[in-house]
Amino acid sequence: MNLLLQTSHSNLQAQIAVTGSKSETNRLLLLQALFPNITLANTSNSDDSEVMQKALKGNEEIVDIHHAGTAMRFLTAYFAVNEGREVVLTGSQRMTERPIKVLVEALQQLGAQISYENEVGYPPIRIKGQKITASKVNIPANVSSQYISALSLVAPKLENGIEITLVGEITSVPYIKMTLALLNDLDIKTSFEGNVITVYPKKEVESKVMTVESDWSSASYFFSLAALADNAAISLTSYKETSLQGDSALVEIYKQMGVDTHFEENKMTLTKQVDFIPQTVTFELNNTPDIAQTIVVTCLGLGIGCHLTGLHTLKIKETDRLEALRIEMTKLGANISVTNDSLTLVASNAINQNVPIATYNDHRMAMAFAPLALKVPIIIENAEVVSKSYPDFWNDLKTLGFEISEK
Ligand SMILES: O=C(O)C1=C[C@@H](OP(=O)(O)O)[C@@H](O)[C@H](O)C1
Ligand SMILES: C=C(OP(=O)(O)O)C(=O)O
Repeated sequence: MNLLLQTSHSNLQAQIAVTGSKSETNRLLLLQALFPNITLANTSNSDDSEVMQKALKGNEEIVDIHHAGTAMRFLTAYFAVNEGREVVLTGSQRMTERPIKVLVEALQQLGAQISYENEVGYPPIRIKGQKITASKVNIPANVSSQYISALSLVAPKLENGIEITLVGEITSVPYIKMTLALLNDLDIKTSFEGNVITVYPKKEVESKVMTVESDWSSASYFFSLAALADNAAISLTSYKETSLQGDSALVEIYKQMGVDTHFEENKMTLTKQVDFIPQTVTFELNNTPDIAQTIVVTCLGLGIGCHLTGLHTLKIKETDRLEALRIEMTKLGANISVTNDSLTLVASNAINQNVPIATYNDHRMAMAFAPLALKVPIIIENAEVVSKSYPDFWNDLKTLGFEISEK
Protein backbone atom coordinates (compact mmCIF):
# COMPACT_ATOMS: atom_id res chain seq x y z
CA MET A 1 0.00 0.00 0.00
CA ASN A 2 1.48 3.34 -1.13
CA LEU A 3 -0.01 6.44 0.46
CA LEU A 4 -0.15 10.00 -0.85
CA LEU A 5 -0.05 12.45 2.06
CA GLN A 6 -1.02 16.08 1.83
CA THR A 7 -2.57 18.72 4.02
CA SER A 8 -3.71 22.30 3.89
CA HIS A 9 -3.89 22.44 7.71
CA SER A 10 -0.88 24.16 9.13
CA ASN A 11 -2.47 24.59 12.55
CA LEU A 12 -2.28 21.17 14.22
CA GLN A 13 -4.59 20.58 17.18
CA ALA A 14 -5.53 17.15 18.56
CA GLN A 15 -5.29 14.82 21.52
CA ILE A 16 -3.79 11.44 20.68
CA ALA A 17 -3.39 8.33 22.84
CA VAL A 18 -0.13 6.79 21.66
CA THR A 19 0.37 3.05 22.14
CA GLY A 20 2.57 1.74 24.98
CA SER A 21 6.36 1.60 24.65
CA LYS A 22 7.39 -1.52 22.73
CA SER A 23 10.72 -1.58 24.58
CA GLU A 24 9.05 -1.58 28.00
CA THR A 25 6.34 -4.00 26.85
CA ASN A 26 8.76 -6.59 25.45
CA ARG A 27 10.82 -6.52 28.64
CA LEU A 28 7.72 -6.85 30.81
CA LEU A 29 6.27 -9.68 28.70
CA LEU A 30 9.46 -11.64 29.28
CA LEU A 31 9.43 -10.83 32.99
CA GLN A 32 5.77 -11.86 33.16
CA ALA A 33 6.70 -15.23 31.63
CA LEU A 34 9.27 -15.64 34.44
CA PHE A 35 7.01 -14.21 37.17
CA PRO A 36 3.37 -14.93 36.18
CA ASN A 37 1.86 -12.91 39.02
CA ILE A 38 2.76 -9.62 37.32
CA THR A 39 -0.09 -7.84 35.50
CA LEU A 40 0.59 -5.41 32.67
CA ALA A 41 -1.32 -2.26 31.66
CA ASN A 42 -1.10 0.07 28.60
CA THR A 43 0.98 -2.50 26.69
CA SER A 44 2.07 -1.84 23.11
CA ASN A 45 -0.20 -3.03 20.28
CA SER A 46 2.81 -3.23 17.95
CA ASP A 47 3.58 -6.25 15.76
CA ASP A 48 6.86 -6.63 17.69
CA SER A 49 5.00 -7.01 20.99
CA GLU A 50 2.45 -9.37 19.45
CA VAL A 51 5.15 -11.71 18.16
CA MET A 52 6.90 -11.54 21.52
CA GLN A 53 3.72 -12.51 23.35
CA LYS A 54 2.92 -15.31 20.90
CA ALA A 55 6.45 -16.73 21.16
CA LEU A 56 6.31 -16.76 24.95
CA LYS A 57 2.87 -18.37 25.06
CA GLY A 58 3.36 -20.96 22.30
CA ASN A 59 4.95 -24.35 22.38
CA GLU A 60 6.19 -24.78 18.80
CA GLU A 61 9.68 -25.94 17.89
CA ILE A 62 10.15 -23.16 15.32
CA VAL A 63 9.65 -19.69 16.73
CA ASP A 64 9.47 -16.93 14.10
CA ILE A 65 9.76 -13.38 15.41
CA HIS A 66 9.60 -11.64 11.99
CA HIS A 67 11.34 -8.22 12.15
CA ALA A 68 11.45 -7.81 15.95
CA GLY A 69 15.03 -7.24 17.15
CA THR A 70 14.18 -7.07 20.85
CA ALA A 71 12.13 -10.28 20.59
CA MET A 72 15.02 -12.04 18.81
CA ARG A 73 17.59 -11.02 21.39
CA PHE A 74 15.44 -11.36 24.53
CA LEU A 75 14.07 -14.77 23.48
CA THR A 76 17.57 -16.09 22.69
CA ALA A 77 18.44 -15.62 26.36
CA TYR A 78 15.02 -16.81 27.54
CA PHE A 79 15.11 -20.10 25.64
CA ALA A 80 18.80 -20.67 26.47
CA VAL A 81 17.96 -20.89 30.18
CA ASN A 82 14.63 -22.71 29.70
CA GLU A 83 15.76 -26.17 30.83
CA GLY A 84 14.55 -29.08 28.71
CA ARG A 85 13.04 -27.07 25.81
CA GLU A 86 14.56 -27.04 22.30
CA VAL A 87 13.63 -24.38 19.74
CA VAL A 88 14.80 -22.92 16.47
CA LEU A 89 14.55 -19.15 16.72
CA THR A 90 14.23 -17.38 13.39
CA GLY A 91 12.81 -14.25 11.79
CA SER A 92 12.40 -12.29 8.56
CA GLN A 93 15.03 -12.16 5.80
CA ARG A 94 16.41 -8.99 7.41
CA MET A 95 16.58 -10.69 10.82
CA THR A 96 18.91 -13.31 9.30
CA GLU A 97 21.27 -10.40 8.48
CA ARG A 98 21.18 -8.83 11.97
CA PRO A 99 24.08 -10.09 14.13
CA ILE A 100 23.48 -12.29 17.18
CA LYS A 101 26.99 -13.71 17.73
CA VAL A 102 27.94 -11.44 20.63
CA LEU A 103 24.92 -12.62 22.62
CA VAL A 104 25.30 -16.27 21.62
CA GLU A 105 28.95 -16.27 22.73
CA ALA A 106 28.07 -14.61 26.04
CA LEU A 107 25.41 -17.24 26.72
CA GLN A 108 27.83 -20.00 25.70
CA GLN A 109 30.33 -18.68 28.28
CA LEU A 110 27.59 -19.33 30.85
CA GLY A 111 27.05 -22.90 29.58
CA ALA A 112 24.21 -22.42 27.07
CA GLN A 113 23.87 -24.76 24.06
CA ILE A 114 23.23 -22.73 20.93
CA SER A 115 24.17 -23.52 17.31
CA TYR A 116 23.66 -21.79 13.97
CA GLU A 117 21.29 -23.33 11.43
CA ASN A 118 22.80 -21.44 8.45
CA GLU A 119 25.39 -18.66 8.66
CA VAL A 120 27.61 -18.45 11.74
CA GLY A 121 26.77 -15.35 13.77
CA TYR A 122 23.23 -14.88 12.43
CA PRO A 123 19.72 -16.29 12.96
CA PRO A 124 18.24 -18.85 12.63
CA ILE A 125 19.72 -20.43 15.75
CA ARG A 126 18.96 -23.73 17.50
CA ILE A 127 18.75 -23.45 21.28
CA LYS A 128 18.72 -26.37 23.73
CA GLY A 129 17.64 -24.91 27.06
CA GLN A 130 19.98 -25.66 29.98
CA LYS A 131 20.14 -25.16 33.71
CA ILE A 132 22.71 -22.37 34.09
CA THR A 133 24.72 -22.05 37.29
CA ALA A 134 27.70 -19.99 36.08
CA SER A 135 27.22 -16.26 36.64
CA LYS A 136 30.23 -14.34 35.29
CA VAL A 137 30.30 -13.21 31.70
CA ASN A 138 32.16 -10.70 29.50
CA ILE A 139 30.43 -9.09 26.53
CA PRO A 140 31.39 -6.47 23.93
CA ALA A 141 29.04 -3.54 24.60
CA ASN A 142 29.33 -1.47 21.42
CA VAL A 143 27.18 -3.51 19.00
CA SER A 144 23.71 -3.63 20.60
CA SER A 145 22.49 -2.95 24.12
CA GLN A 146 19.74 -5.51 23.50
CA TYR A 147 22.24 -8.33 24.18
CA ILE A 148 22.97 -6.88 27.62
CA SER A 149 19.28 -6.33 28.39
CA ALA A 150 18.58 -9.93 27.32
CA LEU A 151 21.13 -11.33 29.80
CA SER A 152 19.91 -9.04 32.58
CA LEU A 153 16.24 -9.92 32.07
CA VAL A 154 16.69 -13.67 32.57
CA ALA A 155 19.28 -13.25 35.33
CA PRO A 156 16.94 -13.14 38.38
CA LYS A 157 15.85 -16.71 37.62
CA LEU A 158 19.44 -18.02 37.39
CA GLU A 159 20.65 -19.80 40.51
CA ASN A 160 23.47 -17.33 41.05
CA GLY A 161 22.21 -14.28 39.19
CA ILE A 162 24.67 -12.66 36.80
CA GLU A 163 27.74 -10.41 36.76
CA ILE A 164 28.23 -8.91 33.31
CA THR A 165 31.50 -7.14 32.45
CA LEU A 166 30.94 -4.75 29.55
CA VAL A 167 33.90 -4.50 27.18
CA GLY A 168 34.51 -1.37 25.07
CA GLU A 169 32.29 1.65 24.57
CA ILE A 170 28.71 1.08 25.73
CA THR A 171 25.99 1.82 23.18
CA SER A 172 22.33 2.76 23.74
CA VAL A 173 22.87 3.03 27.52
CA PRO A 174 19.34 4.26 28.46
CA TYR A 175 17.90 0.95 27.23
CA ILE A 176 20.15 -0.94 29.66
CA LYS A 177 19.10 1.39 32.46
CA MET A 178 15.44 0.84 31.51
CA THR A 179 15.94 -2.92 31.92
CA LEU A 180 17.54 -2.54 35.33
CA ALA A 181 14.89 -0.03 36.46
CA LEU A 182 12.07 -2.44 35.55
CA LEU A 183 13.83 -5.20 37.51
CA ASN A 184 14.15 -2.82 40.46
CA ASP A 185 10.41 -2.02 40.22
CA LEU A 186 9.86 -5.71 40.93
CA ASP A 187 12.21 -5.53 43.92
CA ILE A 188 14.96 -7.40 42.08
CA LYS A 189 18.33 -6.03 43.18
CA THR A 190 20.75 -4.78 40.52
CA SER A 191 23.83 -2.61 40.29
CA PHE A 192 25.57 -0.90 37.36
CA GLU A 193 28.94 0.47 38.42
CA GLY A 194 31.63 1.39 35.92
CA ASN A 195 31.48 -1.37 33.33
CA VAL A 196 30.01 -4.08 35.58
CA ILE A 197 26.32 -4.95 35.86
CA THR A 198 25.12 -7.27 38.62
CA VAL A 199 21.63 -8.76 38.80
CA TYR A 200 20.83 -10.76 41.93
CA PRO A 201 18.71 -13.92 41.90
CA LYS A 202 15.06 -13.73 42.98
CA LYS A 203 12.72 -16.73 43.07
CA GLU A 204 9.38 -14.92 43.35
CA VAL A 205 8.10 -11.36 43.17
CA GLU A 206 5.03 -9.78 44.79
CA SER A 207 1.89 -9.47 42.65
CA LYS A 208 2.03 -6.10 40.97
CA VAL A 209 0.45 -4.11 38.14
CA MET A 210 3.17 -2.72 35.88
CA THR A 211 1.88 0.20 33.78
CA VAL A 212 3.77 0.84 30.56
CA GLU A 213 4.38 4.45 29.61
CA SER A 214 3.44 5.36 26.03
CA ASP A 215 6.14 5.10 23.40
CA TRP A 216 8.53 8.04 23.15
CA SER A 217 10.02 6.94 19.81
CA SER A 218 6.44 7.05 18.42
CA ALA A 219 6.02 10.50 19.98
CA SER A 220 9.01 11.72 17.98
CA TYR A 221 6.87 12.04 14.81
CA PHE A 222 4.57 14.48 16.62
CA PHE A 223 7.55 16.55 17.78
CA SER A 224 8.55 16.73 14.12
CA LEU A 225 5.01 17.69 13.07
CA ALA A 226 4.89 20.43 15.72
CA ALA A 227 8.24 21.78 14.53
CA LEU A 228 7.12 21.90 10.88
CA ALA A 229 3.61 23.33 11.44
CA ASP A 230 2.85 27.06 11.51
CA ASN A 231 0.94 26.51 14.76
CA ALA A 232 0.55 23.41 16.89
CA ALA A 233 -0.95 22.24 20.17
CA ILE A 234 -0.70 18.45 20.08
CA SER A 235 -1.53 16.59 23.30
CA LEU A 236 -0.20 13.06 23.72
CA THR A 237 -1.04 10.51 26.43
CA SER A 238 0.25 8.76 28.56
CA TYR A 239 3.62 10.33 29.22
CA LYS A 240 5.73 11.28 32.22
CA GLU A 241 8.26 14.07 32.54
CA THR A 242 10.72 11.60 34.10
CA SER A 243 10.76 8.57 31.83
CA LEU A 244 12.57 5.24 31.65
CA GLN A 245 12.81 5.77 27.90
CA GLY A 246 15.93 7.54 26.66
CA ASP A 247 14.02 8.99 23.71
CA SER A 248 12.43 11.42 26.17
CA ALA A 249 15.55 13.46 25.26
CA LEU A 250 13.23 14.68 22.47
CA VAL A 251 12.03 17.43 24.81
CA GLU A 252 15.47 19.08 24.94
CA ILE A 253 16.35 18.27 21.31
CA TYR A 254 13.16 19.77 19.87
CA LYS A 255 13.35 22.82 22.14
CA GLN A 256 16.24 23.81 19.85
CA MET A 257 13.94 23.34 16.85
CA GLY A 258 11.07 25.46 18.16
CA VAL A 259 8.89 22.97 20.08
CA ASP A 260 7.85 23.59 23.68
CA THR A 261 6.68 20.62 25.80
CA HIS A 262 4.33 21.05 28.74
CA PHE A 263 3.46 18.17 31.12
CA GLU A 264 0.21 17.98 33.04
CA GLU A 265 -0.89 14.81 34.81
CA ASN A 266 -0.36 11.99 32.27
CA LYS A 267 -0.42 14.26 29.23
CA MET A 268 2.24 16.21 27.37
CA THR A 269 1.33 19.04 25.04
CA LEU A 270 3.66 20.07 22.23
CA THR A 271 3.34 23.66 21.07
CA LYS A 272 5.08 25.53 18.32
CA GLN A 273 7.23 28.45 19.45
CA VAL A 274 8.32 31.05 16.96
CA ASP A 275 11.65 31.71 18.63
CA PHE A 276 14.98 31.84 16.83
CA ILE A 277 15.99 28.52 15.20
CA PRO A 278 19.70 27.97 14.45
CA GLN A 279 20.93 27.44 10.87
CA THR A 280 22.51 24.12 11.90
CA VAL A 281 22.01 21.78 14.85
CA THR A 282 24.40 19.15 16.19
CA PHE A 283 23.37 16.12 18.25
CA GLU A 284 25.19 13.07 19.64
CA LEU A 285 22.65 10.22 19.39
CA ASN A 286 24.51 7.22 20.83
CA ASN A 287 21.88 7.13 23.61
CA THR A 288 18.89 7.62 21.29
CA PRO A 289 19.47 5.91 17.92
CA ASP A 290 15.76 5.47 17.06
CA ILE A 291 15.05 9.20 16.71
CA ALA A 292 17.85 9.93 14.22
CA GLN A 293 15.59 9.55 11.17
CA THR A 294 12.92 11.81 12.68
CA ILE A 295 15.43 14.57 13.41
CA VAL A 296 17.05 14.56 9.95
CA VAL A 297 13.69 14.89 8.22
CA THR A 298 12.61 17.70 10.57
CA CYS A 299 15.79 19.58 9.68
CA LEU A 300 15.07 19.19 5.97
CA GLY A 301 11.54 20.50 6.52
CA LEU A 302 12.83 23.47 8.53
CA GLY A 303 15.45 24.23 5.88
CA ILE A 304 18.27 23.95 8.44
CA GLY A 305 21.38 21.78 8.43
CA CYS A 306 22.38 19.13 10.98
CA HIS A 307 25.34 17.08 12.04
CA LEU A 308 24.41 13.87 13.87
CA THR A 309 26.98 11.55 15.47
CA GLY A 310 26.92 8.29 17.47
CA LEU A 311 24.98 6.52 14.71
CA HIS A 312 27.06 3.30 14.29
CA THR A 313 24.16 1.02 15.29
CA LEU A 314 21.90 2.37 12.52
CA LYS A 315 23.53 0.10 9.95
CA ILE A 316 22.28 -3.08 11.66
CA LYS A 317 18.69 -2.10 12.39
CA GLU A 318 15.57 -2.85 10.28
CA THR A 319 17.62 -1.70 7.30
CA ASP A 320 20.90 0.17 6.92
CA ARG A 321 19.23 3.39 8.07
CA LEU A 322 22.16 5.63 7.12
CA GLU A 323 22.13 4.44 3.53
CA ALA A 324 18.31 4.50 3.36
CA LEU A 325 18.31 8.11 4.61
CA ARG A 326 21.00 9.14 2.15
CA ILE A 327 19.07 7.73 -0.81
CA GLU A 328 15.60 9.01 0.12
CA MET A 329 16.72 12.46 1.31
CA THR A 330 18.67 12.89 -1.94
CA LYS A 331 15.47 12.16 -3.93
CA LEU A 332 13.85 15.08 -2.08
CA GLY A 333 16.70 17.37 -3.17
CA ALA A 334 18.71 17.31 0.07
CA ASN A 335 22.48 17.71 0.19
CA ILE A 336 23.33 14.88 2.60
CA SER A 337 26.41 12.79 3.33
CA VAL A 338 26.89 9.84 5.68
CA THR A 339 29.80 7.91 7.21
CA ASN A 340 29.63 4.66 9.20
CA ASP A 341 28.52 6.54 12.30
CA SER A 342 27.48 10.06 11.36
CA LEU A 343 25.31 12.11 9.04
CA THR A 344 25.55 15.66 7.74
CA LEU A 345 22.75 17.62 6.10
CA VAL A 346 23.47 20.98 4.49
CA ALA A 347 20.83 23.70 5.01
CA SER A 348 18.67 24.37 1.95
CA ASN A 349 15.15 25.57 1.27
CA ALA A 350 13.80 23.62 -1.70
CA ILE A 351 12.07 20.24 -1.29
CA ASN A 352 10.96 18.22 -4.33
CA GLN A 353 7.21 17.43 -4.49
CA ASN A 354 5.36 14.12 -4.92
CA VAL A 355 8.50 12.06 -4.34
CA PRO A 356 7.83 8.36 -3.62
CA ILE A 357 9.76 7.48 -0.46
CA ALA A 358 10.90 3.85 -0.26
CA THR A 359 10.64 2.43 3.26
CA TYR A 360 12.95 -0.65 3.22
CA ASN A 361 10.72 -2.69 5.60
CA ASP A 362 11.52 -0.03 8.17
CA HIS A 363 8.60 1.49 10.11
CA ARG A 364 10.72 4.49 11.07
CA MET A 365 11.45 5.38 7.42
CA ALA A 366 7.68 5.63 6.80
CA MET A 367 6.85 7.62 9.93
CA ALA A 368 9.89 9.92 9.86
CA PHE A 369 9.13 11.20 6.35
CA ALA A 370 5.36 11.68 6.88
CA PRO A 371 5.60 15.11 8.60
CA LEU A 372 7.11 16.57 5.40
CA ALA A 373 3.56 16.53 3.98
CA LEU A 374 3.18 19.85 5.85
CA LYS A 375 5.61 21.28 3.27
CA VAL A 376 5.01 19.29 0.03
CA PRO A 377 2.74 16.40 -1.07
CA ILE A 378 4.70 13.19 -0.45
CA ILE A 379 4.20 9.48 -1.22
CA ILE A 380 5.11 6.82 1.34
CA GLU A 381 5.63 3.37 -0.18
CA ASN A 382 4.57 0.18 1.65
CA ALA A 383 3.06 2.34 4.34
CA GLU A 384 1.78 -0.68 6.29
CA VAL A 385 5.32 -1.12 7.70
CA VAL A 386 4.38 1.23 10.54
CA SER A 387 2.66 -1.67 12.34
CA LYS A 388 6.06 -2.88 13.57
CA SER A 389 5.81 -0.31 16.36
CA TYR A 390 2.75 1.93 15.78
CA PRO A 391 -0.19 0.33 13.92
CA ASP A 392 -2.50 3.35 14.43
CA PHE A 393 -0.04 5.89 13.05
CA TRP A 394 -1.91 6.74 9.82
CA ASN A 395 -5.25 7.07 11.63
CA ASP A 396 -3.68 9.34 14.22
CA LEU A 397 -2.22 11.49 11.43
CA LYS A 398 -5.73 11.84 9.95
CA THR A 399 -6.99 13.28 13.24
CA LEU A 400 -4.48 16.11 12.67
CA GLY A 401 -6.22 16.95 9.37
CA PHE A 402 -3.94 15.11 6.93
CA GLU A 403 -5.51 13.86 3.69
CA ILE A 404 -4.27 10.33 3.11
CA SER A 405 -5.16 8.43 -0.04
CA GLU A 406 -3.93 5.25 -1.71
CA LYS A 407 -1.64 5.93 -4.63
O1 LIG B 1 16.36 -2.52 24.09
C1 LIG B 1 15.55 -1.96 23.33
O2 LIG B 1 14.33 -1.98 23.55
C2 LIG B 1 16.08 -1.27 22.16
C3 LIG B 1 17.41 -0.92 22.07
C4 LIG B 1 17.99 -0.17 20.93
O3 LIG B 1 18.77 -1.06 20.16
P1 LIG B 1 20.39 -1.15 20.19
O4 LIG B 1 20.82 -1.35 21.57
O5 LIG B 1 20.65 -2.31 19.30
O6 LIG B 1 20.89 0.16 19.63
C5 LIG B 1 16.89 0.46 20.06
O7 LIG B 1 17.44 0.89 18.85
C6 LIG B 1 15.76 -0.51 19.80
O8 LIG B 1 14.76 0.05 18.99
C7 LIG B 1 15.11 -0.93 21.09
C1 LIG C 1 15.63 -0.78 16.02
C2 LIG C 1 14.35 -0.98 16.31
O1 LIG C 1 13.81 -2.15 16.71
P1 LIG C 1 14.43 -3.61 16.90
O2 LIG C 1 15.92 -3.50 17.00
O3 LIG C 1 13.81 -4.11 18.16
O4 LIG C 1 14.01 -4.41 15.70
C3 LIG C 1 13.40 0.15 16.23
O5 LIG C 1 12.24 0.00 16.66
O6 LIG C 1 13.76 1.23 15.74
